[in-house]
Amino acid sequence: MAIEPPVVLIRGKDSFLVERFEGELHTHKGIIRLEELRDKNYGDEIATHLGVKYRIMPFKPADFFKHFKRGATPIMPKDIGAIIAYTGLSPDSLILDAGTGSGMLAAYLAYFNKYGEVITVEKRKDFAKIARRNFRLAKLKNIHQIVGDVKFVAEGFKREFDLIVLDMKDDAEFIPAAKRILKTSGYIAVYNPYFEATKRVYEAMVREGFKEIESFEILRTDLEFKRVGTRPVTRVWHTGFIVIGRNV
Ligand SMILES: C[S@@+](CC[C@H](N)C(=O)[O-])C[C@H]1O[C@@H](n2cnc3c(N)ncnc32)[C@H](O)[C@@H]1O
Repeated sequence: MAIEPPVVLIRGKDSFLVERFEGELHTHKGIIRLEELRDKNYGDEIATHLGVKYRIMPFKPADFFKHFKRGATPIMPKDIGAIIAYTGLSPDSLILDAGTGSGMLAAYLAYFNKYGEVITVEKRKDFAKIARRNFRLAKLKNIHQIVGDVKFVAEGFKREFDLIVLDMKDDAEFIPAAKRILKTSGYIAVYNPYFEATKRVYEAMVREGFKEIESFEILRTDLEFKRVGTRPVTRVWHTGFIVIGRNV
């Protein structure tokens, strides 16, 4: 089967995103003429002018985090995984995501929500533009982007969302509005890097009558395997806290 862009070229831990099969890609192991990709298949190799080979792979969701352009700091896959698992996301959901940032969370949610839709709201035009580019790269068609402040945008929404995810400032203030537009049995998941803000979100959820509220952090430990032994190499453990509540 003929391949089409985007693809990733992988060698060991190195990987390069190729968005067009034209021009040259300069790697630290030599130059790749990208026109050559037109005659290749997935799984084939392509060589630099120094003879170093890279394997050609399709661009998959696991590549989003490495290759999406970044504006605002994106949420990490470990935290996205927890949000998906603990809210029991089903693939025909209507999801509200605020703020969009780089679009990382929105993209993963859209990918696992194949028959549903993600409405993502971002107040900064420049970040929304970066996210739009990322959604195009990932060929995700079930994301609807709105540029604006979610506090005002949400006034136009009805009670219809299966899931609301918040990764933005003033998240606690938005909890009452979120409750109003969340379906019965719908979930809210809030991501925040700070203890104080997370506590405010938790308390706001209690006040609004959310049930089964859980607040936690997911820690990832990367391992380094060496001849002398194996040890953790993660330098920064903390990313953010997640608070999840159910509209019962
Ligand atoms: C940390 S980033 C979100 C990252 C995003 N979850 C991702 O995975 O790429 C926070 C974003 O929220 C946006 N934001 C903050 N307050 C907002 C509001 N009231 N309405 C819409 N967007 C808002 C910021 O401009 C910023 O882009």
